[in-house]
Amino acid sequence: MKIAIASDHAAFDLKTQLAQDLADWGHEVIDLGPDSAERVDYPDYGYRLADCVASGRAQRGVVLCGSGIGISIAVNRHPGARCALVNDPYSAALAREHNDANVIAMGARLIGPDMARTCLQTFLVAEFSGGRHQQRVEKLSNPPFSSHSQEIA
Ligand SMILES: O=C(CO)[C@H](O)[C@H](O)[C@H](O)COP(=O)(O)O
Repeated sequence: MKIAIASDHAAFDLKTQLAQDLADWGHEVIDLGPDSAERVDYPDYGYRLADCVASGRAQRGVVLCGSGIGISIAVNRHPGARCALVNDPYSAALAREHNDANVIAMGARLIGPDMARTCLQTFLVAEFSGGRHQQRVEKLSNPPFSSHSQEIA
């Protein structure tokens, strides 16, 4: 599978480790940065990854920051991305089975590398269940707001 990965400075080390894990598991990895642990702004990397996945250049995405919160919000600003912030394997499975998430977010300051690896493995093997979840996921693609009313004051 083609998998894109991006982070901010707080998760640079975890990104490096998970990118290596993905390659070891036989995936093609698109590392969208950053290239060092120098301080950066997570929206820049979240937007970059969302565009990569939504355009089809990658089939799945992995985003990481200190908590996972900021970069997951950034990814979900893209209408073609469904990003789930998960820090445990059960949530990682549900993100695929119920939500058909195409991007997983994790917090490098909240979980260790072993748990992050387990969550990622679970996310990649789990499949969307469809059925009753299908129309819910479709509704996520069609929110009943105009783009104007989505602006946060
Ligand atoms: O977005 C976050 C919080 O929701 C992430 O944890 C960031 O990595 C964090 O805000 C970065 O903080 P820092 O003090 O600039 O390292």
